[in-house]
Amino acid sequence: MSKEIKVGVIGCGAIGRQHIARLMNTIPETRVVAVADYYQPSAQAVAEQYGITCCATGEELIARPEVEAVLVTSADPSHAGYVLECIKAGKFVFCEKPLAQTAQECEEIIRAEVAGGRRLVQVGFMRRYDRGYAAMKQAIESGEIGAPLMIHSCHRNMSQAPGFATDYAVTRVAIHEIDISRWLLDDEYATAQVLAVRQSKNTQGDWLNPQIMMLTTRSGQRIDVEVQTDGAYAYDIQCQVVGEDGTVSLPDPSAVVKRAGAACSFPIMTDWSQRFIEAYDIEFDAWAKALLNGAPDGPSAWDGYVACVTGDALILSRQTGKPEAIELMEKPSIY
Ligand SMILES: NC(=O)c1ccc[n+]([C@@H]2O[C@H](COP(=O)([O-])OP(=O)(O)OC[C@H]3O[C@@H](n4cnc5c(N)ncnc54)[C@H](O)[C@@H]3O)[C@@H](O)[C@H]2O)c1
Ligand SMILES: O[C@H]1[C@H](O)[C@@H](O)[C@H](O)[C@@H](O)[C@H]1O
Repeated sequence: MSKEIKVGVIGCGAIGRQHIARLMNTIPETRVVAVADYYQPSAQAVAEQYGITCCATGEELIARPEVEAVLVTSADPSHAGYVLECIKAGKFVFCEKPLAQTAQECEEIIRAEVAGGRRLVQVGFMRRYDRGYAAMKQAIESGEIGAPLMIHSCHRNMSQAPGFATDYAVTRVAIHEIDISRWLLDDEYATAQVLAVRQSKNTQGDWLNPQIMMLTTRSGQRIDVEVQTDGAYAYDIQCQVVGEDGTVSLPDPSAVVKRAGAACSFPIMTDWSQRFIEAYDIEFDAWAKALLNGAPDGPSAWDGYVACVTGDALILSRQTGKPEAIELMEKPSIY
């Protein structure tokens, strides 16, 4: 690995372009050297902007000898295939969430990574790098709030990209709460259930909105997640951990507090890219430093797998109307 990690990026859409700018301008240890996108004009535009290589396919990008690490920011269904290809080529790969579409695909990725004997994969669960969540975890681990009993959380969005569907409330949206809650509680899930709730008139398409998702952990804690996929008043992420001696709550990002017209207010952000901008910077800074030390140490293929198993159980529960058990394979020792 060179001192400046040469990264190839597959997927030059919304987050791909933001991460490319981040890897080029904000993270000193990384440089993007090649891009690919199955919509060629998108990749070409980015390649021209930065004067870098435009590859015809993701596979070609992975195979290029100068590419030392790959960032996958293409559409969800393509993630697993590219990650497997990177493992086959022995290259580090950072994959935006979700790691795969199904738990079976994640198992295949885990088997391939374990066969190589070392970690290559990191999954883009960036909330673990958000200063607010990190401070909550510290407070929980200090023991100050006693044993955590439950989490109340909500994930409210103003809009979603065209083609949205009910299941995506789990696989694209609540997947962040699935990951961050087990990280905060340091426990695995036992059951998952989706509860029906009165539907919002602001829903912008033919899908269920809102949904309430319930999870239990092996030690009996309960997590409730209110998911508004669209039509909410802002992009608002909330999380409160209730312990036996106290609570900790996710702070809002800092903003000027205005007192005027007999009211006190502060603005709330409207989309994920602004709300978690600092978390993404910290996430990639940590990723680059870890690679230079030999291996990624952030969210792993195991974490991507648990998120998919949990997501599958939530989606099944919406059909069966009852809590579904979450059963995991044995955790390999490299995780
Ligand atoms: N961590 C986060 O908070 C976060 C935020 C946004 C998006 N994401 C994830 O990032 C990914 C991209 O999201 P986005 O909002 O940028 O979507 P997008 O639609 O704006 O961009 C996706 C890009 O990938 C390209 N693409 C699709 N399939 C491809 C394939 N098989 N091979 C190569 N290129 C392909 C598309 O042409 C498009 O340019 C998604 O998986 C999404 O879940 C994560
Ligand atoms: O892909 C995005 C992203 O994962 C955001 O973090 C989430 O809040 C959005 O709902 C989702 O569409």
